[in-house]
Amino acid sequence: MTYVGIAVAILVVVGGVILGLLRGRGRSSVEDEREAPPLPGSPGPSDADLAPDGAIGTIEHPGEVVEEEPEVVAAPAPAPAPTVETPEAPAGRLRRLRARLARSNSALGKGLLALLAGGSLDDAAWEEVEDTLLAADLGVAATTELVAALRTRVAVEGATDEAGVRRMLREELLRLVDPAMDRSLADERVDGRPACILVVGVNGTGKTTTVGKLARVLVAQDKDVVLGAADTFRAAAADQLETWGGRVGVPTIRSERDGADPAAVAFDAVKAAAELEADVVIIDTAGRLQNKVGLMDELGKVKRVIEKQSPVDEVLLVLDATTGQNGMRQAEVFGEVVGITGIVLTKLDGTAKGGIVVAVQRGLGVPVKLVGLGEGPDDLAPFDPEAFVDAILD
Ligand SMILES: Nc1nc2c(ncn2[C@@H]2O[C@H](COP(=O)(O)OP(=O)(O)OP(=O)(O)O)[C@@H](O)[C@H]2O)c(=O)[nH]1
Repeated sequence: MTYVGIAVAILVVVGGVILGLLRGRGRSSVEDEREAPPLPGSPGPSDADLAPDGAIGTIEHPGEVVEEEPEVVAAPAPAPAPTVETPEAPAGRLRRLRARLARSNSALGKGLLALLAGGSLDDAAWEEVEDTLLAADLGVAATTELVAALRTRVAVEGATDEAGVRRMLREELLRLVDPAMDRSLADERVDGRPACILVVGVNGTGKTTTVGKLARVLVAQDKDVVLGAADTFRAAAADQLETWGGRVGVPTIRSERDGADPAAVAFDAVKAAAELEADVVIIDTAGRLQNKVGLMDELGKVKRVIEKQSPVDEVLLVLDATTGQNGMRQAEVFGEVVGITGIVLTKLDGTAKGGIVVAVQRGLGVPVKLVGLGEGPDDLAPFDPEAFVDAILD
């Protein structure tokens, strides 16, 4: 009995020890798996190990039937890439916009054609031709010249049919608009540095808009452009310019402070353009009244400060065509201060004063290089004398 008792006790003790050992082994292996840090370079959990929410997946036990489809969680949508617009190629823009010119200048074009093709032209008829040209802001000198040329031709060639009159008028108008003027823009790197374009004009003529549209014209020609927001007078001008630039992926150099020194901003823009190896930098300036001497002095300073590091290759004067001949005095004052090399005539879509192209070129001896024909982003066109004359005779 005693032996049997001892044997049972030994069996119980040995069995307990074995069971304890087995349990201990199992626990430590699970803990090892959970706690062991991954070795450097060792593969992390594969995608298959990841539950849809990214947590480590649960272990399936063999034999268990999993019926539920794992929940599919949509991958987060990628952040939208900033869209950079592709502007319309500048060549041919004037042809696209000719209807706008034709509409606003029908008195000049159709009116003249009707008068001239109307048969015998007496003095009263010629006076009417003259009035039509003056109303279209052609200016007194150009009007007198054109009427004299037409009178001579009608006398020599005789009254012709409408096609003949149109041809005669086209030739004479084209002569006045002067196709021989150099209308190219300084938009190519010069001597290993970016070309520099300064844009000036009184407020409201459309300077900032023109700088934005011009950036698009140049981007469409594969140029690298930098904009300088030196209009620090009008708080929103720099934002406006930055928006224009951003649409076509062009950087804008600006000051965060209203009323900052415009010359300093212009200087920084030219410097940044050089560092970025841009093709061209375009500087917008504040609209200013030509009779405010201090403000004109400041514009002169902007130009001088730029010239400390780069010549200014082009000074574009923006003129509002709807102000007609009144813009001429402004133009002269700007010319004296900064020396204009080209004119941008804006808002030609909203005026019957298309003759201002001729008046302004003659008055200043500087070519019209670009014309604004609407508020759309690509409604700025390189000026093409033939397309212009054809449009107003449409
Ligand atoms: N219809 C028409 N509107 C134009 C044209 N060009 C500019 N504008 C409009 O003219 C207004 C004035 O343009 P801005 O570019 O702000 O004028 P700004 O000369 O920079 O004015 P400041 O910054 O105050 O000096 C805007 O409403 C433009 O959309 C054009 O060719 N046709």
